Amino acid sequence: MEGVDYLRDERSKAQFDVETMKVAWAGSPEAFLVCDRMAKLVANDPVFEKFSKPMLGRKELFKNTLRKTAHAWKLVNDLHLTEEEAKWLRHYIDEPSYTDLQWEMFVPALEGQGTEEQKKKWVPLAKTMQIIGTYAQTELGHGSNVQGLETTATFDRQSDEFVIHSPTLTSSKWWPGGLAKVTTHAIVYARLIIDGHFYGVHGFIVQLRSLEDHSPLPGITLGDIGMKFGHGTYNTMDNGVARFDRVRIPRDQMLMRVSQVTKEGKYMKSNVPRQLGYATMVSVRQTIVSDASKALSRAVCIATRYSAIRRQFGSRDGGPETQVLDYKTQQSRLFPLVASAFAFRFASDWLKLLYTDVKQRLEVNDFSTLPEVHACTAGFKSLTTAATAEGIEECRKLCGGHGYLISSGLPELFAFYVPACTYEGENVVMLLQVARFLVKTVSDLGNKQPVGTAAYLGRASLLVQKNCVVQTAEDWLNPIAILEAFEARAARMAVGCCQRLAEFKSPEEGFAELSSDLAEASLAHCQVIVVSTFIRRLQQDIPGRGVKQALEVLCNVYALFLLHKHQGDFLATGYLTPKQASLANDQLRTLYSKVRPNAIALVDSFNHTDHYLSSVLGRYDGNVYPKLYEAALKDPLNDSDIADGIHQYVQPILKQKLHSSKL
Ligand SMILES: CCCCCCCC/C=C\CCCCCCCCCC(=O)SCCNC(=O)CCNC(=O)[C@H](O)C(C)(C)COP(=O)(O)OP(=O)(O)OC[C@H]1O[C@@H](n2cnc3c(N)ncnc32)[C@H](O)[C@@H]1OP(=O)(O)O
Ligand SMILES: Cc1cc2nc3c(=O)[nH]c(=O)nc-3n(C[C@H](O)[C@H](O)[C@H](O)COP(=O)(O)OP(=O)(O)OC[C@H]3O[C@@H](n4cnc5c(N)ncnc54)[C@H](O)[C@@H]3O)c2cc1C
Repeated sequence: MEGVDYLRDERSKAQFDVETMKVAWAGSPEAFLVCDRMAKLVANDPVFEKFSKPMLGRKELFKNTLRKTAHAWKLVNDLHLTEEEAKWLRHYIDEPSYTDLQWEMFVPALEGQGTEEQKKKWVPLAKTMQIIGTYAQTELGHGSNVQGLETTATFDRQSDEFVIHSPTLTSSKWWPGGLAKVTTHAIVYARLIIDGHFYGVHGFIVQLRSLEDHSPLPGITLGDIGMKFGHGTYNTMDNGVARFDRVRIPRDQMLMRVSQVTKEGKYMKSNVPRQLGYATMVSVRQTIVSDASKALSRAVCIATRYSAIRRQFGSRDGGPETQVLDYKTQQSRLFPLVASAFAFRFASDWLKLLYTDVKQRLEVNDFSTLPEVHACTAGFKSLTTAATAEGIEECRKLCGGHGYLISSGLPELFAFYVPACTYEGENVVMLLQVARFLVKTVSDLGNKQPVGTAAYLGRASLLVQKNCVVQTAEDWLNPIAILEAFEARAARMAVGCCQRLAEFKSPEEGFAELSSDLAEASLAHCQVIVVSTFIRRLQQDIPGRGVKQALEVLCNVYALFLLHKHQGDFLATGYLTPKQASLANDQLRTLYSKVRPNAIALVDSFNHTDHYLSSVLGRYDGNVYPKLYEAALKDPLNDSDIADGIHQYVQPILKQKLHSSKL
C-alpha cells in the first residue's frame, strides 16, 4: 500500500515541534535551507541513484563515481552553487571520491601553507578544477610518524630545482585518495635536503600527470593500492601508490609559508611555528568531527524507525506483539546513541567556531591558541569517530538479522565510516597528543592559569579534594552536578598521571610506560568539553514548542550514559560513591522513558531523505516488509529459478550413484 505512513502514530506522540528541531539540528534557518535543498536535489536526480552500487565490480564502481562527480561539478557550475552548497551536494551524493581530497585537503594545504604568491597562482587553478590534487603524506613505511617520512626533496642549486625521490620501497607514497588514477597534482610531503643537511619534512607541489593526455609524467610510477574493507563504499575511491625517480620541480613549488629556501640554497625559518605545516590536518579533523554526527544520525535514524516497526513477543490473545523499541534494553542501547548524535553535532558547531577563530589568528601570526585547538581537534576526532563507528555497529545489531542485509544500509555505512578511526590521525595517537597538552597544562599550574577548555584544571587542587554532593536521582538532573563530576574525574586522572610521571627517570620513559592511562585521561578531558558544550548550548535561546526540553533530556542521557559506562573511573578516582553511581543509573532509566514518545520525531529532525539513508529498514514511511521483499527480489541471483552453475556443479552431486558402503 503506497502512501500509508506506518509511523504516523509514533509521530503523533511527539512532544516538541519537529520543524523547529530541524533548524536546531542544522544550526540555523539558513543552514537548514541549504541542506534541505541539496538533499532534495540529489535525491531527485537519477544520476545519483545508488541502489545498484553493491552489485558493481571494482572498475564499474570507480567509473560510476567518476560519472557522478562529473555530473555534480556540472550542477555546481550550471546552478552557480556556493562552496557551502557544493560541499553539501558532495555530502548527499554519499560516495567517497577524488573531490573529497581536492576540497578537504589539497585546497586547504595550498591556502594554509602557501605564500601569498603561491596561493595566487595555485588556488584559482584548483578551485576551478583545472588541476586536481591530493594530499600525499603517508608512505608504505610511515603514516602516524610524519617526521619519519623517507621521501626526499634535495635542492639543486644549479638548476634552482628540488629533486623529489623515493629512495626505498617503504618511502612509496601509499594511501592518498584519487592518486591512483585521477589526480594531476599532489602536495607531496618529503624531507628537505640542502647540501647534505636534513631540514625536516615539508610540502611540495608536484605535478603527477600530463594535463594533455593524463599519462603519468616521466619518473613517476602510479597505481592503486587494492580493494578495501567493505564493497561498494571506499572502493569507489582510487587510493594510490606513487614512486618518484628523481623528479624535478621548480624551487617555488615548495610550500613556503613556514620556511623558505632561497635561490642560493639558504634555509630560512619565518617566525611561524613548524607545526603550521600540520595545519591542514587540523582543518580536516574538524570536518571529520562534523561528519561523525552525520554518520551517527544516519545509523540511529534507521535503527529507531525500524525498532518502532519491528515487533517481537508479548502478544496476548492474538493482540499485537511488543514494539522492540519498548524494551528497556533496546532503549538503553539506542537512546544514548541518539543523544550522542546531538552531542557531537553541537560539539562540532563549537569546534568550527574555535577553528575559525584560530584561522583568523594564524593569518596575523598569532599562534597562542594553536596548542589548545590542536588538542581539541585531535581529541574530538578520536572521541567522535570511535563512538560513531561503535554506534553504527550497535545499530546494525539493534536491527537483528535484517541489519546484516546490505539493503538495511548499515553494513555499507559501517564499512565507509570505520576508517575514520585511522585516517587523519590514528585515534590512539591523537589521544596521546591530547595527553601531551594535558601534562604540560598540569605541570605548569604553579606558573600559569589555564584558560579555555582547560580552565577547569585551574581548579584541580579543589577538584581532587571535593566529593560529589548528589543525594537523590533527581539531583543528577542538575547540570552543575553533572559537569563537576566530569571535571573532577578528568582532573583527578590527569593529576594522577602527572604524579606518577614524576616517579620515572625521564618524562619520555614515564610517558611511554603510562601511555594507556594517559590516553584514558585524555578521553576523560575530551568528554568534559563535549558535555559542557551541550550544557552551554542549552543555556542559549532555543525556540519552538518543547524543543529545549527534549534537548535537555538528551543532554542528561548523554552525560549519565557516559557516567554509567565509565563508572569505574568515577569510582576509582573517589569522587563518587557506589550509591551515587547507582542513583545516576536510576535517573538514566527514567530519562529513557522521557525519550521514548519523542524517539521517531527526534530522528525525523535530522531531515534525512530516503535516498540519503538508502535503507529499507529506515524508510520514512516505515513500510519495511514489502520493501525488504522487493529489494531481495532485485538480487541478481533471483534473475532465474535455476542459477548459473547449478547444472554444472550441484546436479552431478545429486545424481551421483554411491554404493551403500560409502554412505
Ligand atoms: C557512504 C559514503 C559517504 C561518503 C561521504 C563523502 C563526503 C565526505 C566529506 C568529507 C570527508 C572529509 C575527509 C576526507 C577524507 C580524508 C582522507 C584522509 C586523509 C589522510 O589521512 S592524510 C594523512 C593524515 N596523517 C596524519 O594525520 C598523521 C598523524 N601524525 C601527526 O599528526 C604527527 O606526526 C604527530 C602529531 C603524531 C607527531 O608529530 P611530531 O612532530 O612528530 O611530534 P610531536 O613531538 O608529538 O609534536 C611536536 C609538537 O607539535 C605539536 N603538534 C603536533 N601536531 C600538531 C598540529 N596538527 N597542530 C599544532 N600542533 C601540533 C605537538 O603537540 C607537539 O607540541 P609540544 O612540543 O608538545 O608543545
Ligand atoms: C581510507 C583511508 C584513506 C586515507 N587517505 C589518505 C590520504 O589521502 N593521504 C594520506 O597521506 N594518507 C591517507 N591515509 C593514511 C592514514 O592517514 C594513515 O593510515 C593514518 O595516519 C595512520 O597511520 P599508519 O597507517 O601509519 O598507522 P600506524 O601508526 O602504523 O598504526 C598502527 C598501530 O600502531 C599504534 N601506534 C602508532 N604510533 C604509536 C605511538 N606513538 N604510541 C602508541 N601507539 C602507536 C596505533 O595506535 C595503531 O594501533 C588514508 C588511510 C585510510 C585508511
